[in-house]
Amino acid sequence: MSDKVRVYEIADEAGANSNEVISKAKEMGIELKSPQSAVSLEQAEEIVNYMMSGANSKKSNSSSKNKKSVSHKEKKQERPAEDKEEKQTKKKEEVKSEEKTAQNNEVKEEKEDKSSAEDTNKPVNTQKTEKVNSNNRIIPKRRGLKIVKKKKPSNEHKIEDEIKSGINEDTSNAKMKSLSEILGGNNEDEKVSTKTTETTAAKAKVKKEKKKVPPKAHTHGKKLELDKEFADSDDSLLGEEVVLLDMGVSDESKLFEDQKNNNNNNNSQKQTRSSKPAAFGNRPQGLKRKKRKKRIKRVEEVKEITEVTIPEDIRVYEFAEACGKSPAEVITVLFGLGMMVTKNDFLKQDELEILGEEFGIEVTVKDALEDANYVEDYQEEEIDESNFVTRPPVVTIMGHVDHGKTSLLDKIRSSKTAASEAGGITQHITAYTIKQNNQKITFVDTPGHAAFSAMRARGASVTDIVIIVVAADDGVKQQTEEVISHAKAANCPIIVAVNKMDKEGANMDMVKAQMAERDMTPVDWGGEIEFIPVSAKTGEGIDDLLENILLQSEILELSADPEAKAKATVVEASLEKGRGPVATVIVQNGTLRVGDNIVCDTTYGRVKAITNDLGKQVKELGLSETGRVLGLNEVPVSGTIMVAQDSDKEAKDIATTRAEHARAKELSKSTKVSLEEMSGLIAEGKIKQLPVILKADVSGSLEAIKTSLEDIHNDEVKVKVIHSGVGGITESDLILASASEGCIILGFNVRPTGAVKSKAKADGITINTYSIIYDLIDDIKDALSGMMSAIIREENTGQAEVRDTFVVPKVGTVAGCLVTDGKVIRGGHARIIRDGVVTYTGKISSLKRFKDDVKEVSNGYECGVMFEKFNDIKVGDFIETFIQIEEKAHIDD
Ligand SMILES: Nc1nc2c(ncn2[C@@H]2O[C@H](COP(=O)(O)OP(=O)(O)OP(=O)(O)O)[C@@H](O)[C@H]2O)c(=O)[nH]1
Repeated sequence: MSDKVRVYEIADEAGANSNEVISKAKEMGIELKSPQSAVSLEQAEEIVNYMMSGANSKKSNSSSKNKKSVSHKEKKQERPAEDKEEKQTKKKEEVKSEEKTAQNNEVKEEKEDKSSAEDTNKPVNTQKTEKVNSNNRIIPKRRGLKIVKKKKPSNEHKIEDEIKSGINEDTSNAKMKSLSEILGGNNEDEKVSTKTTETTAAKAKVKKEKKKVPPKAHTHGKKLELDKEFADSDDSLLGEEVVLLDMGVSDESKLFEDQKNNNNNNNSQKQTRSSKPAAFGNRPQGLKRKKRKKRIKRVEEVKEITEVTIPEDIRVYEFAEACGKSPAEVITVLFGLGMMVTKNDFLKQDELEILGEEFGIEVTVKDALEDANYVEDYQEEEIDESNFVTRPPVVTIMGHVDHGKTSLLDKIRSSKTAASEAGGITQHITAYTIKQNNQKITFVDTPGHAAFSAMRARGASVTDIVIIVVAADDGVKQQTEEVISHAKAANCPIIVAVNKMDKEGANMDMVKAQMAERDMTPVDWGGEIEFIPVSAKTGEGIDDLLENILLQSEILELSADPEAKAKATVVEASLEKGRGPVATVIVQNGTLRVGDNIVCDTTYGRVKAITNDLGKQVKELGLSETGRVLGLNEVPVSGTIMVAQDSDKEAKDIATTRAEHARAKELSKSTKVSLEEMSGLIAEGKIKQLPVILKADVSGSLEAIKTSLEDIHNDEVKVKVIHSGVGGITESDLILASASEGCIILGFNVRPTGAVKSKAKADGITINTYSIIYDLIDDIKDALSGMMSAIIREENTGQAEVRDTFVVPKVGTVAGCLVTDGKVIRGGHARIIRDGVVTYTGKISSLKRFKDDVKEVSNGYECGVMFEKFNDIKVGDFIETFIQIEEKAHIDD
């Protein structure tokens, strides 16, 4: 027996201390001196058994050999004979050991109680059954493998010898018996101990096996059948099954990845090493991936951007992003050029150009409406001059208020419309067509010259000829001058209709002269402008006017293609109850028919019905004709162009795109405006605003009023239209008004209903309604004027010359004066003028005539004057007294 087990190891195995082991061993007849003392493996086993079960294996063994239940004494007598037989099959060492144990047991027997003796009498057939104690209980956890851990190669041979020598009756399984089995312990113990033992040769074996059998992903605690491998192996020490450690799914997969990445897979040691970090987390691999990603990103960053296509409205940070720069870089470049921007600011065209040059990037500004420029597309496609025919002129009448525009339009219409057709003549109509000498003329009534220009600003140059009405008795007025500018800007031929010629005070020459002063020289005075004397009252000169219009039209050679798809201009639009959005249009090219798919900027639809200027339903509108069109989905803005499309989808797509763009623009504008306003407020000190909500019956009037209102401003006050719309005044308008302080609601040709009126009263919201634009404008001007600071005016009262000065001790200098102009007063302000220069302005503290205090001294009288806190008065100075008068400021001042 070369393999020795030390006492402390036995103690460890038995879960006791070394002293207990020594004493138990002593009981068994084995003399042990210290924890370092060693015994044979078998003895160690017996001691452990004895300690744990109280049974002496020596006795059990002997009883098993007898294979019958006999008394101890009998057993003792029979033993020598049995020993002889057994010697042939057992090793010498074991026999010796058994004999020793038997002797020990005999000594012990006398001390042991009866029950103990009975227990040992139970038959035990195999060595395996030694694991069962006298009470048939499974021996609690045994850690036999700990001893195996200490196994030396010689021990293995010893075991093999044991197996070969046939100690185990089950010879077929002999090779597969584990060391534990041989030493004692059940299968359960083996499994448990196999799991918990990690540093033995057996573990190395397991790892070796791991490599041989490629593990599959997601196998937890997989059992590997090792019988086959171990059957032929000399190292079959682990029993029948080995339970792999459950390393978790991720760990396993990590292990496999590592294995894949490991070029030297055949090296089991390396594999074991590599499995460790993988088993303890994903970090190494995760980092690797991150690094790789970063590298790719860097490559992208390095990629130089040489050209960008950007939308029209782009903020600093958006531009920076598009160019692969940081907002700070963009801001720095602009700052270097004296342009202060923040990252949220929109970049202007010139700023974009500068930045493009600076960064060496070609900047292309993309037109967001590229695919929805339906007007441009129409012009490119639909113009076919071969189909051109002469078209009627479109005439706009403008002039100063009350000079007779409406009267003239009405007169022309009534006189040139057949009585039978005049059914709808009384209704307000924005545009109509008349016939003069069988030639058509279309007249447009714009709500004012502002609206005319607003329409033009939107690209609607619907007017061919402008007629400026000037009342012969009133001459050129402020608005006449404005009209002249607008008409000239429109670059269309102008005809001056000198109206009210029937009136007594009518003076044609005066009008001509005033107009000539404004670069509107009459033809008969050598200029180019035709002056036609007319009377809207009597109808005088109307024919002459119409003839002139036709003449001008001829010169203009107006022509268009009646066969083309329709293109028309909206001159007015409104929402009508039961009819929906209604647009008054003038056809500029082609023919507009019922059923046409139409697009009108952000609105679209299908023409449901057309009513002409006489209120009659018609199927179509020809060149320069005017009518009211039903079928749009929303109320269009006046001045927008309506174009017929091939399909409803096309119309819808264009309108939707344009609506989205308009919304986006509005949003960007609102940010922009608020920023500008902010800086404006800072620059201007504190500007006062009059917030208004504007509602009108038709879009034409709405636009005109809005433009006019926004024009009223000065450095101190301005109007802010927070909302405008076509339609009546509603409760939502009140909500909006109450949300902004001091807001008033303005209605033009619309009135609030009773409920809205009373709610407005309750909420303290002012609603002003008008039917004349100028009244509205004047009211707003007054309101704004009220918001303006009062004007302080100085009014001189008189002047006195200083003739002498007297110094009164402790009082000051008294100036002896002679009043030379007006009255010198006390209590007001006074200034001292020396050599024509104001040297002091202050207050007079005392004004005396001789010794009496007086309030004022008139021209020609002498007086004594003293100033508050000023004594440096000299002979020859002039004293001027004045009062300050506060005057209400007016916006027009
Ligand atoms: N005697 C005379 N009166 C006229 C003539 N034309 C217009 N009037 C009167 O002048 C006043 C104003 O006429 P309107 O046609 O309303 O003038 P307007 O330029 O259209 O005025 P607004 O629409 O407010 O800009 C009315 O009382 C008309 O009766 C005319 O030729 N002769």
